[in-house]
Amino acid sequence: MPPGEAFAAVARGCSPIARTEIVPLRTALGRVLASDVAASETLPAFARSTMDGYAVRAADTHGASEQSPAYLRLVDDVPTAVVPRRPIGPREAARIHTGAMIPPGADAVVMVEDTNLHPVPVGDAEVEILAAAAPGENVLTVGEDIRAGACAVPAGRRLRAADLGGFAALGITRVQVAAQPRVAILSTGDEVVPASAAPGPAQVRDVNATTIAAIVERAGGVAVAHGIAADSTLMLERTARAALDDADALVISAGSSVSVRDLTAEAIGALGAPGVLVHGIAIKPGKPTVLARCGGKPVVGLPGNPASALVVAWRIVRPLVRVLAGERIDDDGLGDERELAAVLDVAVPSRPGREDYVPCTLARDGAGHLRATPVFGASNLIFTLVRADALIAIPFDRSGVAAGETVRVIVP
Ligand SMILES: Nc1nc2c(c(=O)[nH]1)N[C@H]1C(S)=C(S)[C@@H](COP(=O)(O)OP(=O)(O)OC[C@H]3O[C@@H](n4cnc5c(N)ncnc54)[C@H](O)[C@@H]3O)O[C@H]1N2
Ligand code: MOO
Repeated sequence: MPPGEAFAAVARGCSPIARTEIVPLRTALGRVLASDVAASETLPAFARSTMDGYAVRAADTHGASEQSPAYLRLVDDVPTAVVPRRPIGPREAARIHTGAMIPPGADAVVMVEDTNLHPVPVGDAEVEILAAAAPGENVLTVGEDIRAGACAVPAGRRLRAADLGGFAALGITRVQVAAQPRVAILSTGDEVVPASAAPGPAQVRDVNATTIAAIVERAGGVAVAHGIAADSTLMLERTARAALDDADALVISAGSSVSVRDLTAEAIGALGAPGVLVHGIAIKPGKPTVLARCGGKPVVGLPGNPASALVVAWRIVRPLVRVLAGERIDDDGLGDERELAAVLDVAVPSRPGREDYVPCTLARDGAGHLRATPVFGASNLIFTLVRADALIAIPFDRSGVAAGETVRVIVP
């Protein structure tokens, strides 16, 4: 099954978690907004100048040019943070500063570069206008940014700097966001020992618990470590059940392939209905992946090979965390801000009917184009990915990519 379909099959039946919390803007970056937030005010609240210059009645500048300037009487100076003292009458102008309130009567601002100021011997100075202004020119009108009652930021938005700025502009300093999905992480395998331990002969340190937790946390979830379960269906099932009870999703690594000691699918199947939905997805690396829904919660069995586990965690677990947080994402789980386009240096083979992710390094060439150079290495080796900057994504229907082609690269 293509990874996009496999993801959709699991994601479809998973409801976003209902828990929410109210957080200050300072910690809201990257959180998912729980419900639509309406603008509490109209912005700008007052008409203001976008330029340093002179506030005028546009009609008084009609036809003005360097050859035939218009002459207006300077009657006021409007700094920022001050309400203008007097309106602007016909053939009058007020000096105004960027961000200052437009005086009543004025409907345009002529920028200072298009004017000359002439002090006159008696009375007010005279402003020489060298360019005609259209009504509204260099003026921000009331409500041009947002109107009170309009949706300021929609539910399901992963909050970015701009969204937080919008809240600040409205004086909204606390927002209601989805609680961070809790994702339990469980490693399996008699040969796997904690990263802090010294492996015995024929043993390896647990790499996957760390990489999966990092993917979960980058996606906005909380990784809940459950250690390493031994290779026994009973033990695995018991540990997995306890882990899932205490979380919104469960990710198990290893034991997902076809050997007699690959117990993950069986253990997952016992955790609740409907159980295993997909066993094996058309992705390289990472084919022996198990996807399940148990009692409404997603459960993923990742391949044990560290590079494979990391790639599938990025491809499947990351968008699942986003769905659980209520973020609106594409049905196939793709569509990520950390995707780039790069020109491939050398041809990369691939089998059609499989989504391939090939580690690569990235560099800019003399013309400033991003170039991807594949790093070939086995998927059981974590340093294959440590040495890479990104993964070249070869789409499902392609049989390889030629040198010089533009490819999509992802940064997991
Ligand atoms: N006859 C076949 N054998 C295998 C196939 C196949 O289709 N037919 N698929 C291969 C592929 S591809 C992969 S990927 C692996 C997936 O196997 P499992 O998910 O069952 O994982 P294990 O066999 O338990 O482990 C694989 C490898 O990874 C090491 N490992 C496991 N957990 C961790 C961990 N937490 N941290 C670091 N390394 C870990 C484990 O020691 C093994 O070396 O199956 C192939 N075989
Ligand atoms: O699918 Mo395995 O994950 O290719 O190494």
